Amino acid sequence: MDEAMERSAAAADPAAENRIVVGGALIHRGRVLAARRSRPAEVAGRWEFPGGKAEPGETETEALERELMEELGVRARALTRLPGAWLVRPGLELRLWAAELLSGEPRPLLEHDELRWLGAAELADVDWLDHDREVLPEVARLLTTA
Ligand SMILES: Nc1nc2c([nH]c(=O)n2[C@H]2C[C@H](O)[C@@H](COP(=O)(O)OP(=O)(O)OP(=O)(O)O)O2)c(=O)[nH]1
Repeated sequence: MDEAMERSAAAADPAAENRIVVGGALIHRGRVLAARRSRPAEVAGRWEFPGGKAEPGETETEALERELMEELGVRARALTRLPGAWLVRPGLELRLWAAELLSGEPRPLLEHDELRWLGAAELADVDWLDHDREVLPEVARLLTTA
């Protein structure tokens, strides 16, 4: 589906009440970026795929690419949606995507206090948020087949 169709499909769906938060498994040279949250307290110290809430009218890919620029200072391109969707709290649904780094060196500008590039064999080395942990087998597959 192209982006215009994606936008109008979302607008036409009366069940689309949830706000979407998009996280990106940012892949570069066979490794994926893990980011440690510095806030809020409930998730501080846990590792995630950086991202954030889609603004009204924004597609998931637009939201992800904007958030990766804001949070990490990099240009990235969303590639493919990873399987799964999770209700983080009522009205907020998490979706995860694979993305590729186009330019820039990620820096923890806003919500994170540490970043790490992990290879497929290192994915279990950090304390991921529970939902993110569920997509690690798929991320490992992407890293080893890329
Ligand atoms: N960004 C992101 N959030 C995640 C992931 N996994 C996970 O459970 N969450 C949870 C943590 C937060 O409670 C919730 C909302 O994400 P967020 O904290 O990035 O969104 P936000 O409120 O900062 O959004 P914003 O207003 O700054 O745009 O989703 C993930 O991989 N990435």
